[in-house]
Amino acid sequence: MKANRPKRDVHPDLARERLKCNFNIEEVTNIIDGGKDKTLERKKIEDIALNNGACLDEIPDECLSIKERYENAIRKSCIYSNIVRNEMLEITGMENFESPVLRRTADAFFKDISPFMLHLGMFVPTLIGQSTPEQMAEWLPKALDMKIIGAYAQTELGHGTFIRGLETTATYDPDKEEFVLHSPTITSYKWWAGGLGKTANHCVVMAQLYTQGECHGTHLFIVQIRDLDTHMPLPGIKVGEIGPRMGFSSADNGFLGFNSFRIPRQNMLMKHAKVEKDGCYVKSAKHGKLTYGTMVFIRVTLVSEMSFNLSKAATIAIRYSAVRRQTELRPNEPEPQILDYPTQQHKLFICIATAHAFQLTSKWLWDTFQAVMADVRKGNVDALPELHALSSCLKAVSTSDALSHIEQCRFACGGHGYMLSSNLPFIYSFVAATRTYEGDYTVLLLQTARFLVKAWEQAESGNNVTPTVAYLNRTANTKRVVWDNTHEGIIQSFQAIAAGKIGQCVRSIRDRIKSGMDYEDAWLMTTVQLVAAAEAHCRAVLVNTYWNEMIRLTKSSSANVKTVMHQLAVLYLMYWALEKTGDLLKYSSVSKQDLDDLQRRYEELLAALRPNAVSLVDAFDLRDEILHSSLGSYDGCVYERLMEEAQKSPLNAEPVNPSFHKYIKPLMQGKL
Ligand SMILES: CCCCCCCCCCC/C=C/C(=O)SCCNC(=O)CCNC(=O)[C@H](O)C(C)(C)COP(=O)(O)OP(=O)(O)OC[C@H]1O[C@@H](n2cnc3c(N)ncnc32)[C@H](O)[C@@H]1OP(=O)(O)O
Ligand SMILES: Cc1cc2nc3c(=O)[nH]c(=O)nc-3n(C[C@H](O)[C@H](O)[C@H](O)COP(=O)(O)OP(=O)(O)OC[C@H]3O[C@@H](n4cnc5c(N)ncnc54)[C@H](O)[C@@H]3O)c2cc1C
Repeated sequence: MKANRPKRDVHPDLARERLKCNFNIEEVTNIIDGGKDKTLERKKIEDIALNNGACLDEIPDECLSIKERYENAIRKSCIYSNIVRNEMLEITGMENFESPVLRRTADAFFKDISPFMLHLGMFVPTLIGQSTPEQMAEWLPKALDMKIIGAYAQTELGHGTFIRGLETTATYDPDKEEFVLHSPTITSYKWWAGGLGKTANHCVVMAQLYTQGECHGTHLFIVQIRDLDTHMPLPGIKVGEIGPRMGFSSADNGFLGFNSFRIPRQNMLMKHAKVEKDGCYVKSAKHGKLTYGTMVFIRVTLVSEMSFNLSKAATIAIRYSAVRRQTELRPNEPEPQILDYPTQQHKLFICIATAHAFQLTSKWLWDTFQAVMADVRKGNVDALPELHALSSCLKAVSTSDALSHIEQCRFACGGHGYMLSSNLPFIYSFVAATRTYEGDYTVLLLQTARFLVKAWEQAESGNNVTPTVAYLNRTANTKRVVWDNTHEGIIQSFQAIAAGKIGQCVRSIRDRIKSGMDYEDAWLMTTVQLVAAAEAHCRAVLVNTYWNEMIRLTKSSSANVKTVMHQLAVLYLMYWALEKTGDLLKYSSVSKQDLDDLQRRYEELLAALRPNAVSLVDAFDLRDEILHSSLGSYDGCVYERLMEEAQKSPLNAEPVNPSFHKYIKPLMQGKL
């Protein structure tokens, strides 16, 4: 199924915008990609994956039934995995293959998500992170070669957040050297795993391990659930799809139940703990939570995933805003481009800046993750709590911010933003899920808060704390920071807000304990403040990291690139300072006059960025096939595309719908 797109001239408004650009777009693209070589390689891979047009559908996905949509997604997934396996990996080799490139090219095939995404996104990383070398040798080549297709089945109907509360059991039988997997209740059914419903023939299952009559908590098992030839569920397995959802429509999220289903002993993923033939349980991990490793890995990757989704939404909304004209400013003058309205710039320029902030922070987070994992491999787990705290809050805040900014992009496109052909509703519903999955927003911020309270107590007693909370050593015992409107001053104010909020939480907990509550209740009563404190800490980390990385990465850039990258980072600092004026008034010496000045400077910055706006989104270098948007294509031919997409509606296939004769006409004639 291929469809050809007509080649059109670039809309004159967009062409004029591009002439205004005063910086080198390619240099900015290189910074976002992580270097010139990376850009070249990405483009090469995109050409290979996308140039044969295999990704274009004649009938838009949203016009298909659930079954047709799934079948089309599988068809495209198979074409796509062949391209990945036979062509893309040829260029990079497995070791250097970058998942962001995979994500970008995958989006050209799927407006929604591939049913194979969880195989590559979670099943394979779990094999890599949780297997012994022998297990890896057995399973990984098959998984990479798509000889087996897997899912990650952890969440159950009754429990998603509270992993220790999972009910599926894996009971070791030493006589047969097998585990017996069982779902004792309806709430113990696995629920949600992507690709599990219809696609996967294997999955990783998290279950309570019982051996020698004792429960050792949750562990991971690799389980074959379908016959490799007939694809029928194996006896003892009940598996299916969970039904229509807000998004993830082609991901066949599934349910799974076990009726005393047996798997070999070797199918327990034994990197961190094992069960010997005789049933003896041996723990090798130095940290109890290493089996949660896949979740930490995905949380880390989600920050760059959010940057990517936000850059798509911003590209669509800014290109559209340059073409869309609305409302006379003065009588008899041409209607301005809506991008000329400062209110529109306020909605949209923060999206560009945030995409940069998340991208630069995600690279730093990825390096941190790699360094901590290298230490863990050497047996040093000291940095794991900080990594968990950091990845938890950055996952929570990046998904939540991306979601609200993407919704702003949709608002910025008025009525046309509500059209599925704009792609904004797809991007929104995809990102909406990220705020929940891989750890809900509130739950993850409370994990970070646990770490922060401990760090605050350490700093209070004069001990040095770990790098990401080092600001506590400076600010834990300070009342209010002196306001200073430079970038350093604003970053320090964010740190002072975080320290102030964490300190207030500690005091609330202590006061509550003094008044007779036990620690658990005192903590519970303080959780609203704890979530806010963890968010504040995350914002302090984000502004600091974004700024430092921007300075580092633009050291050898041309002057105008330095300027525009600097402007974006300052915009990000100012936007959040103005969003948090209440906190600034509480934790810094900022005055009303200072805030008025900040507001004025922010508005001037919007105006300064305005001429470069279209080129800044061009620098994201998102091909039209990846954007899938009637509003956001490079040529800006918005109205032609909207009309073209409308023609594809199945309702336009015939001039009169049969329901007219069946219902409307009898109604009109009083015969119904
Ligand atoms: C190819 C590229 C693809 C990119 C695109 C990706 C697309 C991906 C699509 C993904 C689809 C979705 C998949 C899923 O959602 S899978 C299921 C995910 N589920 C969750 O995330 C559940 C969330 N819950 C938890 O993580 C835990 O239950 C929770 C951390 C909340 C609590 O765990 P637990 O009860 O066991 O622990 P405690 O609260 O008692 O804490 C005890 C101490 O342990 C520390 N801790 C907890 N977790 C970790 C960790 N991971 N690492 C290190 N330390 C950890 C915790 O902080 C406590 O420490 P202290 O006692 O010192 O305070
Ligand atoms: C699209 C999608 C794909 C998914 N894919 C997978 C997959 O492939 N594999 C898999 O195993 N799982 C998957 N999941 C499941 C996902 O990981 C869980 O839904 C998620 O972890 C949240 O858990 P929950 O649904 O139990 O929410 P709950 O924990 O029931 O949350 C409900 C509400 O209670 C609040 N809450 C819960 N606990 C606390 C607490 N301790 N303190 C304060 N508030 C609390 C939450 O903040 C939330 O507001 C997927 C989910 C979605 C939506």
